[in-house]
Amino acid sequence: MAPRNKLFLGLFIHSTALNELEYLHNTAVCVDGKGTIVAVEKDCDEDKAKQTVFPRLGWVEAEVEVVKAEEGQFFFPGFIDTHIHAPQYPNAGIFGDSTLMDWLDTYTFPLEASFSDLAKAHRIYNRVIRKTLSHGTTCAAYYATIHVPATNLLADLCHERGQRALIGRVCMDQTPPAYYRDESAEASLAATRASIAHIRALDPTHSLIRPIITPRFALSCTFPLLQQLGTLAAETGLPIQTHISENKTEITLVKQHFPRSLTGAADDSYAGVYDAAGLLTARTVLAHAVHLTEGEAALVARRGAKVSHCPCSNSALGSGAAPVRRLLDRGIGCGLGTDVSGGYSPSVLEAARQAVLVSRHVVFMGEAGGGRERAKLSVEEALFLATRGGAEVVGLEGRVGWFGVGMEWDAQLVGLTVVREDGEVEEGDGGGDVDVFGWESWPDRVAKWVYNGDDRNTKQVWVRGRVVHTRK
Ligand SMILES: O=c1[nH]c(=O)c2nc[nH]c2[nH]1
Ligand SMILES: [Zn+2]
Repeated sequence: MAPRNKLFLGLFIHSTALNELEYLHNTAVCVDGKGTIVAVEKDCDEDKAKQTVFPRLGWVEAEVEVVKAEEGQFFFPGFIDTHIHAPQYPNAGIFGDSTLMDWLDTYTFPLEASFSDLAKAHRIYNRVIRKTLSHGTTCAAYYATIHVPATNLLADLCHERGQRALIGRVCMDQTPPAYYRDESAEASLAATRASIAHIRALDPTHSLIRPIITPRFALSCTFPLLQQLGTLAAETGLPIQTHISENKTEITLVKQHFPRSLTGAADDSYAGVYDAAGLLTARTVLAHAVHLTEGEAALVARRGAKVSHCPCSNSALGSGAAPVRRLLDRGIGCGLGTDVSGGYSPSVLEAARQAVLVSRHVVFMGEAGGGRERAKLSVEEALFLATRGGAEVVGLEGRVGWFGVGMEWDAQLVGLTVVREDGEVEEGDGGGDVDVFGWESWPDRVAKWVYNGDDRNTKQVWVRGRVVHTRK
């Protein structure tokens, strides 16, 4: 059956600027069969849409599916997870008191190495996609493992289930550890090319899935491999994802492993290593950036590289608190990452909540004035990072992240619990911790959602107009 045109009615909330949410009440959004928004009509109910908008679009009423946001519900752009390790999902919540380097050795590398088993990969990847969709993640920048078959399978499953994704085969050609790495820089490059070829064949126009070049982090790659991946990125125009300045020990080791005499960089900074290898580009997603120096932040800004802020992971692994305001003030595009399983939760809403809370721990005497208070992120800003900011980070700013004509319908229907006069709630409410009594403003309700919401509030999810999750 051909995909149908859809009419969405009710309240739409989206970001119009970093610190600004727009509330479009009584609005109609028309989405064509390809999943593109073709009309946004304010002050419009179903009758008016049928009488005035459908004729303009050449739509036949009987062929249009109507979806309404009921009382306590609103449409919100789908979340964009700019940094998540799909194979690490079984370890979500398991990290003990480890920090980055021993966490990798103890928990992460053994699990990732086991993805040579394709049946295991199928089971876990299927679950990750289902789980993230159920939390409203319509787009994810995934790290897979070093294995080409399992990486390709992740791409296949995202495509089949309809989740927008960037899929990266993880490149790592030097210890640690000996049992889980590419045999050589050449082997790493060849395997990466094979995975890119598979994804290109799967989705030639990148309508949903695209490859992303993924040097794990500086320490897991030889400098020749970093350089070859930089060259590959320049040749192909593909995006790049990697980690940077997450943990102080890691930074010290990077300085030791990549002296200026090796890289030819102007200094021995972490960002300088990537820059010397041609990996710091406007299409680069840098996860963490917790401890960047001022000079590094300026370099990242000059190159137009973006940052994935992963507050859950930074707290769990004790990495530190990223100074997001400082990055934003420099004009660096930022989004949110769950960083499962350094991060304990697959929910971008949880990442938004933690971004707000962690910002309150950031001691930052702002260069632009205002002192420490400026470090605080608002609920509105965290939601911008979770949607529009994330879209910019993964290079999809012209396609998703907010509701406008020409944008694609990647969206979630959020439902809050409406408490009746008698203190009860309607049968079939679906539960959840966000109780609304009726006197709250809509900004209050959104704040309640950010602080207390979870997947019980995610009623339905669409990617490119296709339903990809319905809460039972
Ligand atoms: O949060 C992280 N997760 C990882 O898997 C990883 N590998 C290197 N550095 C890393 N940081
Ligand atoms: Zn990570």
